[in-house]
Amino acid sequence: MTATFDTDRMAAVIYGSEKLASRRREISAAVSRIPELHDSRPLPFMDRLEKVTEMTRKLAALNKHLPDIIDPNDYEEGLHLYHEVMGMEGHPLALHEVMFIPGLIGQGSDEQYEKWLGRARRREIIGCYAQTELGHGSNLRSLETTASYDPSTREFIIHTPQITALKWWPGALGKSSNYAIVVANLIIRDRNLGPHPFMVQLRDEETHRPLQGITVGDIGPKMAFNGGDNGFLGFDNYRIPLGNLLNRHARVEEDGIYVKPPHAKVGHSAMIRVRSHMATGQAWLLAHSLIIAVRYSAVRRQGFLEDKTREVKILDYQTQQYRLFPSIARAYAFIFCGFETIRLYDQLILDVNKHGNTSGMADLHALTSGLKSVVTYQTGEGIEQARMACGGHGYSMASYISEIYGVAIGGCTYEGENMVMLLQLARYLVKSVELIKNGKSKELGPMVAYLAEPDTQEKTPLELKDYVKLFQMMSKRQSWKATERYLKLVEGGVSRDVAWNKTAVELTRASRLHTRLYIMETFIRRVSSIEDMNLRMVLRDLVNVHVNYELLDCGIYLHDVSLLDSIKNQLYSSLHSLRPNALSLLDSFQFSDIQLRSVLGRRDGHVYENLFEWAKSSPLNVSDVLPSVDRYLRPMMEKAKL
Ligand SMILES: CCCCC/C=C/C(=O)SCCNC(=O)CCNC(=O)[C@H](O)C(C)(C)COP(=O)(O)OP(=O)(O)OC[C@H]1O[C@@H](n2cnc3c(N)ncnc32)[C@H](O)[C@@H]1OP(=O)(O)O
Ligand SMILES: Cc1cc2nc3c(=O)[nH]c(=O)nc-3n(C[C@H](O)[C@H](O)[C@H](O)COP(=O)(O)OP(=O)(O)OC[C@H]3O[C@@H](n4cnc5c(N)ncnc54)[C@H](O)[C@@H]3O)c2cc1C
Repeated sequence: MTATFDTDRMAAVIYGSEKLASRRREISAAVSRIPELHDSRPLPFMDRLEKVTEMTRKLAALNKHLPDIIDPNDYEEGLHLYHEVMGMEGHPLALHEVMFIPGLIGQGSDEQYEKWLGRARRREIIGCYAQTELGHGSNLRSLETTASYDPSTREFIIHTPQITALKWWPGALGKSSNYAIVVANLIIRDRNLGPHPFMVQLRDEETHRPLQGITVGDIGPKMAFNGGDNGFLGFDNYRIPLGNLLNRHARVEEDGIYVKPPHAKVGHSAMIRVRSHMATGQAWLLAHSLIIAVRYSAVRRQGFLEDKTREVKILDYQTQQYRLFPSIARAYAFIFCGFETIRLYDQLILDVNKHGNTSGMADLHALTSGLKSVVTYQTGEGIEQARMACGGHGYSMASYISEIYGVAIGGCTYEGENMVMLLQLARYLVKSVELIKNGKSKELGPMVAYLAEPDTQEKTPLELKDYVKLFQMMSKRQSWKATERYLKLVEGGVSRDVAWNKTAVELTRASRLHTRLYIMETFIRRVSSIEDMNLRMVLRDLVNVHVNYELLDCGIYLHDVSLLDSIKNQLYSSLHSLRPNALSLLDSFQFSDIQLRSVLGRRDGHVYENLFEWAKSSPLNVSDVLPSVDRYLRPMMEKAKL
């Protein structure tokens, strides 16, 4: 089937500019010409140590070739080159670019930039972000690692008081990093001033051996990211200079006087940054799995429709389309709302760092808390559907979908466990409803202004704005319902914390609806702004799939469920309209075969030949009879014959 639009032009929409989209193609082409940058053999056949070694080898090779391939100062080009060469299974610099450098930029002073930023950017040092502990992740207030100030030496003493205080999980900590931003409770004269970020050297710069007072290592295999070395870290009264408290916002004077930051949570900026980027990152993972499933579905034939002489492409089944197309819509929606969120984050950092203005922090914290939770959950759902859509071959590592799934669902946990983060957004929603109840609607931010709108009659949606209105109404009702339930318990004498817990499920529902509304609105806004008519028309089909699917999926929040019949019909017809463009919408992401790492999803469509070649290359097929057969199986069978 031929698409109605040009995939290069769509790539420019997906990646934000024609220049970047075409640079991506050039970078992929350059990588394809340099064998040193390719996986030396398929990653699924490697054990953990081989994977870590392979990732480190490629990283060093990449560092060598990088200046010939990209502009080293261009973040987006660098990101693409990394994705292409390093893939998604982790590597020694995984946290260096994502949290270490941004953490230093967000929290360090100009003097500290001078000391570490250049070295980090040149990769003379490798860093990670060490916050989570064995006993505590979500609740930062309970972290146990201490950084006690000693004015006599002008040093902090970093200490791990017990096993639960070991740092646990930080990416690239176990074996790769020689520096870390360590989050520890700042203690001055026995007063705990809460978690603060410290620059800590972990290993000798020459020998790479852990420094005295540091215990560090790898935490073992995980569901995914096994090319990376998530680690543990303990401190035994380990001393660092006063100048190692990252002090752009909070400071300690030599005599131990503490200077507070302009906002209590300004030290959390590295987390807000990652959460802001998660929508685009997850969209990209979702699109990976979908292109594999849709390419395969356009090749695979199974069963019959009208023509009984030839089996049908499975992509023509309505159930297959229902399984895959709403996720294509979500991948695009996440990209567009991700761009908008990243812009908000960049603006916030500018406001905070240049003007000391922290007024946007609470809004962005609430927004990104909800967004990371909804997007990671829905991405996981979409990838799992993509796997099942490939039947048995989806279950094989040859599809690579299980790896993509493992990587994506890590996002449900890291950067704040999803339920915990939904409850953070709920605090904001409850406060907003309370403002309205107290006659202070004028104080509401623009994103929650709809919570003050009166209920209207539910009508079958005809235009996009009708869908938004209906969704706003459902979201508003749920926020009010949860708030009133909570307030009723409080008014009845239940403590606020217990009342909150007794309302928590309803609160998380409110947060999900609010976030889904934000995603829907940003999706519609972006598509409406596209000038190329061919692109706008196909994206409009995608929006139609999205709004109908979302409404149907949240139908329990409607009062008049009879509306759902017409919405179902609109969804089925929009799935049908999308069919001719489905594959090209995913081809527009322009993932190369190298980047995709999927035997099942290769561009050539030679699914069966490729699968057979892959199976033959399994290390188990090197010999016809395995040593384990000689050692165990044959003796067992022989014994049975006696
Ligand atoms: C390639 C793969 C890379 C993977 C990299 C992964 C890295 C990591 O995972 S790093 C570790 C990430 N860890 C977390 O995300 C921990 C999650 N927990 C938290 O972020 C916090 O503990 C919290 C947000 C759940 C609560 O924060 P806390 O400091 O304990 O605050 P309170 O509960 O006391 O709330 C007081 C008040 O502050 C507001 N608030 C909290 N955080 C922020 C923020 N970042 N910005 C603005 N405001 C914030 C919170 O909402 C409360 O507001 P009110 O309701 O107005 O009181
Ligand atoms: C792949 C990966 C990479 C990571 N990388 C890093 C890194 O680089 N640096 C780093 O510092 N950390 C990292 N982490 C750790 C990560 O940030 C934490 O795992 C995460 O913050 C969740 O904390 P937890 O594991 O303690 O879960 P817990 O908080 O123990 O959660 C367990 C359960 O308890 C529930 N729960 C907890 N608190 C509440 C509450 N208040 N209300 C309701 N329910 C609650 C949760 O919803 C969840 O169901 C990484 C984790 C993973 C999986």
